[in-house]
Amino acid sequence: MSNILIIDDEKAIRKTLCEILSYEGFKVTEASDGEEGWKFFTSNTYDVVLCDIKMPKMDGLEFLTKATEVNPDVPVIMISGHGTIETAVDAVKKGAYDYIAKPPDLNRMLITIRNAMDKNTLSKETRTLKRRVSKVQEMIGESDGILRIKETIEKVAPTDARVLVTGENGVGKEMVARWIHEKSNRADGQLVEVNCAAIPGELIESELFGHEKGSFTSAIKQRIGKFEQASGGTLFLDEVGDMSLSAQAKVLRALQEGKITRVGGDKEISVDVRVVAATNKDLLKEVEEKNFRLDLYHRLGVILIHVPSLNDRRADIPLLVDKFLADIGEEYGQAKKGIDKKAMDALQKHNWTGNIRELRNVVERLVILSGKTITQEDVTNYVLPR
Ligand SMILES: Nc1ncnc2c1ncn2[C@@H]1O[C@H](COP(=O)(O)OP(=O)(O)OP(=O)(O)O)[C@@H](O)[C@H]1O
Repeated sequence: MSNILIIDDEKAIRKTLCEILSYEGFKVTEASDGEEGWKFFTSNTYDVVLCDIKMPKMDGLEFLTKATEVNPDVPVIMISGHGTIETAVDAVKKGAYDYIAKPPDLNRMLITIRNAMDKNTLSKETRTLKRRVSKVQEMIGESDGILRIKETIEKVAPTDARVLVTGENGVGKEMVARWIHEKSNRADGQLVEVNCAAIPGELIESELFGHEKGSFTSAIKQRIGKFEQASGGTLFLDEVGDMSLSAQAKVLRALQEGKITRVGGDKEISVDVRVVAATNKDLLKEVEEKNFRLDLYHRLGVILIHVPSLNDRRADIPLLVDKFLADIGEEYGQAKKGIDKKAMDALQKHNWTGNIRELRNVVERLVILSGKTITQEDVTNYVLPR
């Protein structure tokens, strides 16, 4: 059900509007002045606001200015009394959706409300689509570590050099791989991702190189592998440290010769692939323990990028928190929640696991559980120390 907030100091007008709109199936909240309206507006979500211009405490224009600042998506329709038509026109210039004159013409009012709601829905949809279209999220961070990574990406992306990205779980290794692809001459091609840890050892070769029909029991159809799929683009080998030794030997050959053979096939197929690999393991230690081939390590790691964990780049924490507050607000269709300085300091000092998803979860938890602004007390109550 759509929510409408009516702000008007004239009780009779509120009553009439409320009756009609409730009859039309809207959920209606009434406020008797701008200040009360503002309280409702900041603590609930509305689809449309109807707001009188001349009111005690906070007038309609002041309400409009504040409302468009914190949540520009909610359409505000001004209700204009005698002598305030000029102000109403002015309000529309300042961002009000439209205005209706008192006494309201009911049909016109309902049409205006429905149009405003459609616009609201449309702008929400456009935003979701835009987010979907922009393939790679912005890489947030201005710490030395992140600036160095951004600089390296700029330099290596246009080359075909292989890159090995290292770092703990969830520090942003995949994001680095995506940006390398996006800024390369291969950006029009595909970025194909393979999570080597998630695929059982006996299937990884078929996954990477494809298979011919009948090459093993479940190979009912011929299937091309990720190397072929990524031809002309980039192959992202995630968790490469978990690949079996036999698959490593084949990947090495593919990298040396630029050719692959499908499982169960004998034809050599040329592939034009740039490989970016990532791991949370210490690959040289894996080499020492004979779990990883040294020659493959050298093939993969022409350029090494280490992504530091959050505790080693605390300068980025406020920027990330700010980004997450904005993202979460948008996701929930609410205004971006504020956070006071002490709370932000506490988050910056917290002992994080390094996984950025943990920070995002914490911010989401704080948005849901805290009051209007996130305080240090909220951080103490809802963020458990490690
Ligand atoms: N610098 C950043 N700015 C904004 N968001 C980030 C940044 N780095 C990582 N993220 C977000 O954090 C999450 C984890 O990032 P990503 O998947 O790239 O990490 P990863 O190291 O590849 O993780 P895993 O080890 O689990 O494969 C993603 O949702 C990503 O969008």
